[in-house]
Amino acid sequence: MKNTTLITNIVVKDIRFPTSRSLDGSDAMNPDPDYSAAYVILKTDHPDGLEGHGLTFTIGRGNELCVAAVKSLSYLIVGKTLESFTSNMGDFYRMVSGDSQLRWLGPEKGVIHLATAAVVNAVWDLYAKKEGKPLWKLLADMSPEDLISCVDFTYITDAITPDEALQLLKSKESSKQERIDTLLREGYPAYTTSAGWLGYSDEKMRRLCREAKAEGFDHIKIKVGSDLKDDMRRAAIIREEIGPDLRLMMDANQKWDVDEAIANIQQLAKFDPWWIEEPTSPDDILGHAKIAKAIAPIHVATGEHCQNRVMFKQLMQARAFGICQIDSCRVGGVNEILAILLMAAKFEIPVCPHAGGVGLCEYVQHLSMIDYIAVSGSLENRIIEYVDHLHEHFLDPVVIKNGAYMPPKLPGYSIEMKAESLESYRFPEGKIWKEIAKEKE
Ligand SMILES: C[C@H](O)[C@@H](O)[C@@H](O)[C@H](O)C(=O)O
Ligand SMILES: [Mg+2]
Repeated sequence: MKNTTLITNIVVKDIRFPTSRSLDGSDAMNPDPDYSAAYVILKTDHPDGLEGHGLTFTIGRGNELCVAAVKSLSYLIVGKTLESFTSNMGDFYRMVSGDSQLRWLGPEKGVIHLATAAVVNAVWDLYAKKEGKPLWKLLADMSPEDLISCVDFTYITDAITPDEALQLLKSKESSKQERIDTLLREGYPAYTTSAGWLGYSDEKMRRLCREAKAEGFDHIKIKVGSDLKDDMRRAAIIREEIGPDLRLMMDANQKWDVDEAIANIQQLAKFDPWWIEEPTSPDDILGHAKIAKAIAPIHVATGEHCQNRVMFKQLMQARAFGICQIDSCRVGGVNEILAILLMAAKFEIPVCPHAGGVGLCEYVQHLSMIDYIAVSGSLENRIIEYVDHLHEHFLDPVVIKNGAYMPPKLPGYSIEMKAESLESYRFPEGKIWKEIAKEKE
C-alpha cells in the first residue's frame, strides 16, 4: 500500500452566521458582527477519504475576499502530497507565505495572511488526522528539534535564535508527561466573554454573569469603549454580580487614542480590571508601550489584530503588553503561532489566546495546550477565552468542565463543521440566507 496522500483538490466556502441579529459578539468597534468563515476543505486520494479542514474567521462582509485569496493560494497545494509538506513544515510555511507574486499583497498581513492561515491550518488538520491524533498531541509528541523545524525564524532572530528556542524546548522536555496528565485531569483554565457583549441589556448581562459563576468561571471579560459613563455603569453592574474576588477583564476593541486610553483606564481602574485589551490601534507599538507604562499594574493585552510574528516581536521588545493574545487565524497558522509562543516564553509574557469568533475556541485550545506542555510549561496567569456561540456546528466541539477546556480527543484540529451547517449557512445561497433575504423583501 502506498503511504503518501495526494491533495487532489481544494474546496472553499463562504460561510456566514447571522449573529448580528442577537448582537452576539458585539463590541464598541464592531456593533453588528456576523461571525463568518472562509472555509477550506483539502480533498485527498486517501482510501479512507481523509480531508483536511481549516478556516479563517471574519465578521461578515468581505469574507468573499478571503475565499478568493484562498483560491489564489491553492495552486501551491493541489497536486502535492501531504508528506512533501510534513517532511519539512518550516519549508512548507515559507512556501505558502513567500510566494513571489502573492507576497506583494502582504507580506504576511491582511487578507492574504488570513487566507494563508486557513490553508496552513487545513494542512495541519490533515496531518493530525493522518497520524490519528488531536493536533495538541501530534505537537506534544514531536521532539524539540522537530518542533523547531516547523518555525520560520526569518525577521525574529534578534529576539530569539533557533538555538535559544531549542534549548528552551529541551528544558521542558523531560516533564512534558506530567503536564499532559494535569490537562487530562483538570483541563486548561478558561474565561468567558459571553456575559459582556456590548449590545446586551443590563438584565441579560446580570443573568449571564450569574450563570457563568455557577458554571465555575472565575474570570469574566466585558466590552468597554462606547461611552465612558456607560462603561462605568456596566462595569459597576458586573462587579456587583461577580463580587470583588473574581477577575474582571475589559476590552476596548481599538476605540481610543493613546492619551484618551490612559485617561479612561484611570477612571475604570476603580473596578479593578486585570487587563485592558486593545486599548488603541493594533499597529501602534509605541502607543501600547506608553499606555502599558501609565496604567501598570493593570496589564495591556493585545493580539487578535496583530498581523504577524514581527509585530508580536516588537510588542515584546518594547514591553508594550503584559498579555499576549495569539489568534489562530490572524497570523499564518500553527507554524507562525509556534514562533510567537517561543518568543513569549523567552520574554516571560503569558499567552492568553483570543477566541471570540466562530471556531476560534475549537482552534486555540490546542495552541494553549501545546504552549503549556512543551513551550512555557506554565499555567500561571494563563487562560483561554471562551465564547458560548455556534459550537453546535462542529463535529468535535469544545468541552468545558468547571470553567476549563478539556483536551480534545478526536484526531485533527477540531475545526471540521457539520455538512448540514456548511450547506445551510453558505452565503448567499444557503437556506438561512435565502430566508433572511425573503424577510427583507
Ligand atoms: C467582533 C468580535 O466579537 C470581537 O468583539 C471579539 O473577537 C473580541 O474582541 C474578543 O476579544 O473576543
Ligand atoms: Mg478582544
